[in-house]
Amino acid sequence: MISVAEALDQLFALVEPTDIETVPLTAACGRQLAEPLTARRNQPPFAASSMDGYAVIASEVRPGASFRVIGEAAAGRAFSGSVSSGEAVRIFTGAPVPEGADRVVIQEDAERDGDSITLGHSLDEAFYVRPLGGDFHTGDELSPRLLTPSDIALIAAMNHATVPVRKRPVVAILPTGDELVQPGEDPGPDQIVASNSYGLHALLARAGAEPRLLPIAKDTLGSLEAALTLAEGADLVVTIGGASVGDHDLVGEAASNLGLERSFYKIAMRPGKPLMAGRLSDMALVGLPGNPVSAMVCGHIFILPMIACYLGRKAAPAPRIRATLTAPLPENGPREHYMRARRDGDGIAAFERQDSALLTVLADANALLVRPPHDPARQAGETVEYIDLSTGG
Ligand SMILES: Nc1nc2c(c(=O)[nH]1)N[C@H]1C(S)=C(S)[C@@H](COP(=O)(O)OP(=O)(O)OC[C@H]3O[C@@H](n4cnc5c(N)ncnc54)[C@H](O)[C@@H]3O)O[C@H]1N2
Ligand code: MOO
Repeated sequence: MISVAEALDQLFALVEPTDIETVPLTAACGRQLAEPLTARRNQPPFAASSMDGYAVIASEVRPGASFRVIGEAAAGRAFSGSVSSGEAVRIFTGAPVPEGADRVVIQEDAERDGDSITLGHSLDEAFYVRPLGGDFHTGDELSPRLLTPSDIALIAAMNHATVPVRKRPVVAILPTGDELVQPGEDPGPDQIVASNSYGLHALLARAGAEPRLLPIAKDTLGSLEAALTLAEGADLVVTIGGASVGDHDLVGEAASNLGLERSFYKIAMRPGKPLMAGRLSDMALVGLPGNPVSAMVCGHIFILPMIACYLGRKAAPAPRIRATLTAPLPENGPREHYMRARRDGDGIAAFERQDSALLTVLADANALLVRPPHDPARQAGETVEYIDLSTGG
């Protein structure tokens, strides 16, 4: 059995970043920006008023001072003249502050009478001028990242209508097992509902991949080989189940019959021991164990870092964070253990029940507490490492 770190290295070796494509802004959220994007203008492109009021010379502002109003500036309609001593320009939020003026007195602080204003006795001290380029300057860069709604607003303001993004890696998900039916169907007494295929679909979609759920394959070589053929054209095929040593665990054999060049089989990890990987024609193949939690944990530990690589990001394991144990842990065995855990504030505690079939426990967990092989028993108060389950992308 190889270690988790060795397995990850071999998985990364199977990945080539996807091509770059250009998409409109409205289709760019959740996509991986492929190259640094440069601002095409300053924002704001001029010194702008942040309030409705009067633009004046700051050094002339004092309680009771009067000014002559010589014009108006609104958003999209600048005042073309300049402000001299004793003068004011009526100004609205977002308008360019006219030449000569360097402060906006809010209208609540001024009394208007025809063409003149008189300031009140207690004045707001703020200047209410947003400086030119106060948000960003021409040439400022947005670095490659998975784009959020906030990024989209920023890219639009930088004056880009389209965005270069990585193509979503296509991931075929192949659930296998005679016992499985689809959610919503009517399972027989010895059947169960396929679950982790849907969990993985969600995990992959959130991470910027394009998951494609294949029909459930039966535990026969014929059915498995036919289903694997359906995956053709994908960047990655992820099989679920049939990976262990039982008589009906045939995924490895079916993939070998189709020409799988195996990278490894079995890792020193819990859950996830019977993980398998290799290259199948132009695709990478990862065979996940069928236990619902094992498949999902392997999704976080192996598949998400692979997706990041497909998207052109650095090959790196899931980031680990430190927290303080709030409950003791027993000694760990020979496999690296990813315990379902709950982190609250700085503290973390593993759930009592760690069976890899318990989806309720996984749904309650927001962290995987990582135990190195042969880690001794730990007491409350000790520092441990965990992987955050809530981000995943
Ligand atoms: N004698 C041994 N038995 C087992 C070993 C071992 O080393 N020696 N390893 C155990 C470990 S660890 C795991 S993990 C499982 C992995 O088994 P498989 O990958 O072959 O998975 P299956 O047997 O097909 O299924 C296991 C379990 O998961 C359920 N399942 C499968 N697919 C799904 C799905 N898409 N959604 C929900 N549930 C699924 C399946 O019904 C089984 O209950 O092997 C141990 N055995
Ligand atoms: O590896 Mo199995 O995944 O321990 O349940």
